[in-house]
Amino acid sequence: MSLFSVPSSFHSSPLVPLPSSPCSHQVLPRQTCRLFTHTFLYSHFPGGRNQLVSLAAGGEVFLTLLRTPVSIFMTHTPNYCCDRLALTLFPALFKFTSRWTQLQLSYPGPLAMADRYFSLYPEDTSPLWTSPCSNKRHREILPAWFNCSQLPQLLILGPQKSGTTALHTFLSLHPQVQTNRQSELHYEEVQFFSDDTLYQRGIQWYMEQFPYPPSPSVPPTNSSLPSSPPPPPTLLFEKSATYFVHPQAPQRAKAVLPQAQLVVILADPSHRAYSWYQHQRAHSDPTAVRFSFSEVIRASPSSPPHLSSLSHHCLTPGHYHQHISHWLEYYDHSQLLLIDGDELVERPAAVMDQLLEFLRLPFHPFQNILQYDSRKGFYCVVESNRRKKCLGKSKGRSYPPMTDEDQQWLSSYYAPHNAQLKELLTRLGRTPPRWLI
Ligand SMILES: Nc1ncnc2c1ncn2[C@@H]1O[C@H](COP(=O)(O)OS(=O)(=O)O)[C@@H](OP(=O)(O)O)[C@H]1O
Repeated sequence: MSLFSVPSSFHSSPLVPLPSSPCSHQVLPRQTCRLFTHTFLYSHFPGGRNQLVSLAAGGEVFLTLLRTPVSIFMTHTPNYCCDRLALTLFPALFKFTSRWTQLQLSYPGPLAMADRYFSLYPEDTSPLWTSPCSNKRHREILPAWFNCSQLPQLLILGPQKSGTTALHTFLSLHPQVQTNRQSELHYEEVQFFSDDTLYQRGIQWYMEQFPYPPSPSVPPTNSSLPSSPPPPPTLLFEKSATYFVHPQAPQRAKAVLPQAQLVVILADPSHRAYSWYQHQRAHSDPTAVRFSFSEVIRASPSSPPHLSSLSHHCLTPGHYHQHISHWLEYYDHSQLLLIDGDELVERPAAVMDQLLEFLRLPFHPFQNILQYDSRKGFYCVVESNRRKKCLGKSKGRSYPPMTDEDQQWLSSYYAPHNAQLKELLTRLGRTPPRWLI
């Protein structure tokens, strides 16, 4: 698609002066589909009226129309009273086009034009939401309900079965941190950037998943008391373990949350694959129930489709270097924290300290709050009544250990991927997780 983008000078002045008009300014066409509004006086237009008209009569506007399959010109309907630019420009353009080309101009109506557009560009049927929050001018004209502080500043990306629920639970204990509301569909996960149906619901829906207002409420001021310090700002976060591998999630996330901080947990990919298989069995996935782990990991593209698909979903999230590299096409690596999955299991308080430092959040005594529970075999949260609250039955499941043969098979399967991960981590100056050394 080639959207018509007006030359920069085009934004700087309307076409004709309107001294007697009630509007002292005119609004020029928007630049492409982004919100882009300029209000300037006609007298400032470089080159004057002749220059503007020449753009339509054989100039840049005419050439754009000629050379691009779809040109979209946009203008402000509410400002139409003053927008003589469009009213003068387009008749001039159409007149010139009919006189000097054999193009047949017609008006098929908006729906027919939309059908034609999407038949030419089917990939555009999926929108890419862009947050208006990073642009000062856009923020100034946002509707009152659109509160930029209701968007998360941190995403825990996954991958699945790497310990994301533990990290989510522990981080939620920090007084300056809040997470999203529970979802009916995916429990604690929002999955906005990885679920195509949810993504279609738009940014407003995404924001509604987070508490509003996100900061702790300010107590009413009593002038006879010394003023209390303002409440600390709250960091909003969400974890959706499906983000890590989803092909469009990095681009979608970047467009809405360009400043977000990201966390990825690197658990040993063989253990992660085994845990994922056990998870599928526990959820009665018919293929996982029917085929053993050995059969699943050794499936080939010529295996029955449901088996090779399960195998693919089991193994490929462990191609860590590939997924991390994809995220780094959109985000700077300083925005990404990599956590060692083994450390999270064995020394969760140290991992939480590391996370707080990355997020520049004040210290929280995780050392006292997280305690090992021998029955669960994992660290659990110590509640105010001194009882330990462990994660649910589906996290830290008991199942037979992986066989040595499967472990060896997976070690050689992941060896080239792990070597690439090591290279990537070295390039980024990161310490590799223990299982990779
Ligand atoms: N403290 C604590 N308690 C329980 N479980 C813990 C903990 N820390 C890490 N883990 C490991 O987390 C594994 C589940 O990973 P996820 O939470 O990412 O799974 S999910 O993708 O959200 O389903 C889970 O996998 P399984 O052992 O296979 O159940 C655990 O190995």
